[in-house]
Formats: sequence, C-alpha cells, structure tokens
Amino acid sequence: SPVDLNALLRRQDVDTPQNASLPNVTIYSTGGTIASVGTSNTQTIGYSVGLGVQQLVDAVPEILNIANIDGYQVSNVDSGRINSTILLNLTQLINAELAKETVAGVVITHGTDTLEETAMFLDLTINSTKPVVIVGAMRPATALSADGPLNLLQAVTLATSEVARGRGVMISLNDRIGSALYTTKMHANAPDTFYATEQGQLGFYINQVPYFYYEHALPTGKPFFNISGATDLPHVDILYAHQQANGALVNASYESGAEGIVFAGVGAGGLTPAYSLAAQELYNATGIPMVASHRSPDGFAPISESNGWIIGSGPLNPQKSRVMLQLAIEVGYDNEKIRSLFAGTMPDADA
Ligand SMILES: NC(=O)C[C@H](N)C(=O)O
Repeated sequence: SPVDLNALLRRQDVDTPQNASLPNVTIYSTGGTIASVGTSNTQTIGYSVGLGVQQLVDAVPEILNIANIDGYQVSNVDSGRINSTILLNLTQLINAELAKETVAGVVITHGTDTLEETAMFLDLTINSTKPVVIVGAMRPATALSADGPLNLLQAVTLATSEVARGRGVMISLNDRIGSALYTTKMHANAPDTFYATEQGQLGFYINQVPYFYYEHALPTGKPFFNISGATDLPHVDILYAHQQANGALVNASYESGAEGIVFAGVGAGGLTPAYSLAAQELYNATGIPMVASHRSPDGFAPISESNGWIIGSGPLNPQKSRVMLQLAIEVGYDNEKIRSLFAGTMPDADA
C-alpha cells in the first residue's frame, strides 16, 4: 500500500468483552459533532471535537449486546477538515477489513457537514457487499438530548444486519437509512437533517430494528473505482453559479491546479453567462473535464450530446459530482468516458 497506514493510524483495540456468539463490527472514528464536547449541557454550537472511539463506544454499553467492537481512530476533526489522505486511508482500511471473513460490517463516525462526500467516496471505492454505515450527530455528546449515542447504536445494528447487505454505503441518522448517492444534508442545525432527494430513503429504524422499503438494490449506474494505488486525489473545484457570477473564477481555479471543474448551476445546470464563456474558452484551450450540476438540491442536469464540451451531472448534486469526477480523473477516464459515467446515473439510461 502506498500509504503507510501504521505510521498514520493508531489501531485502538477498543477494550470490550468478546462474545463468540455475536458478529464483529469495526468502527472508524473521524471526529465531528458525534465526538464533540461542549462546556455545558445546553451548548449546541461552538463545541469542540474531543472524544475518541473508545469513549463513543463506552457511552453506549447496549452496543455490546449487538456486536463485538474493534475500532480505529482515523482522525479527530471537524468534517470540514476531512482530506484526501483521510479518505484514502479509510477506503484502504475498510476494504482490507471487509475482506476478513470474521467481520460482519463497518461503521464510520463522521461530522455531518461533509458526511455525504465521504459516503459518496467510500461508496465508489469499497468493493464489498457487507454493510458499510456512516453515522454522525447534530448535538454534541454533552448536550441534553444528544443524538449520537442512539445514532451509533442504530448504525452498529445496521452493520450486523443481513438485510443491509448489497446496498452500498448507507447514511444512517435520526432513524433514517439513506443511500450515499442520494442522501444530502438539508438542515444546518436541526437533528433531522439528512434527507434523500427524489430517489427516496432506503429504510427506517423501528425500535432500533432496521426495516428496508425495497429488496436489495443499488442506485442506477453506480460505478466502482479501484484506487488501491492512489496516494492523492485530483484537485477538482466547485464553482457556484448565481446572477452575475464572476467568470474570472474559472481561470483562477484552473491556474491554481484544478484538473476538473464542477459548476453548481442554476436550474437544470445553467452556468450563467460569464462562467459559460470562460468555461468554454478554458475547455477549448485545455480540454479539462467540466461538469454542470444543479444548485437546487433535487432534480437533474441533462447530459449534453457527446460533441458538447460540458457534461451534465444528471441527478448528482455538486458535492457528489465532484467526488465522482475526482475518481474518474484519478483512474484516467477521458471526457467521453466521464460523460458516459454521469449519463449512467440517469433513470432509464442505456448509455
Ligand atoms: N453535526 C456535525 O457533525 C457538524 C460538524 N461541524 C462537523 O461536520 O464536523
């Protein structure tokens, strides 16, 4: 492995009793509000990350009735600080862990702000049908009505569940189970923040038991990228479209090293005039892939014809499109292949 995992990571043998009749679940702790502490039990903003994976498990002894737990402290940061190194470590560790016959599934604890990006990245790079569950919280561990402990209990339960297999990476929070491709953070503060877009939720917990609405299924066109040799991920920026957006940002992005650009377009992926002009000029000069997504949380940016220079993101939102584009560039897709990749996610696609 190109990344020296032993140097970067400290395996924490979470000290829990082992019960041979229970399944084994490994928890990867990265930080976020679920691992945060405030100065009082009423503080729900301005708290800091501080708890390790052992403390997260200690707070919910009920978990030990469900699974034997092993854990890694992969990072302990606000999710705005998650980077390619952490992502690559996570996917390499998890792929190795899930290859072990003894492991039933894994849970990743994560800040909610960028949780959907990590979920998308893992979903496209983990090669296993075992459950992979990413979970967070909106209230710090010290708050009255902290949501982390029950969310963690549900996530571990899901990771042991036979019916959760073959569904890709699942985002689990506040009783809901959603897919990595179609779940997005909708509220900046409230505990009930993760909602699926048009494509719908996968399932729900009733008395902490996961129920799925549909038989095993994966989102249409969900690819797998083998990036086991990657040491970094390509620089891809997102430019937000709005009235009178500044076209100079397009070149600034390229000049600072972007290998691809995603636009959070207006409506169904509209770039607005100055972005459009600058982006087409940049494309003519460099050929770097540019993807038009939609700043509206739901809907589709149509995939353009193969002779068009811009590639529609289909249903994927800008942050998920960025992850998809980074991975496609990393494995060497050309622009036509990238176009087919996004086209594949459209309902009814036969691209
Ligand atoms: N609720 C949260 O976890 C938010 C936190 N700022 C994070 O994303 O790390």
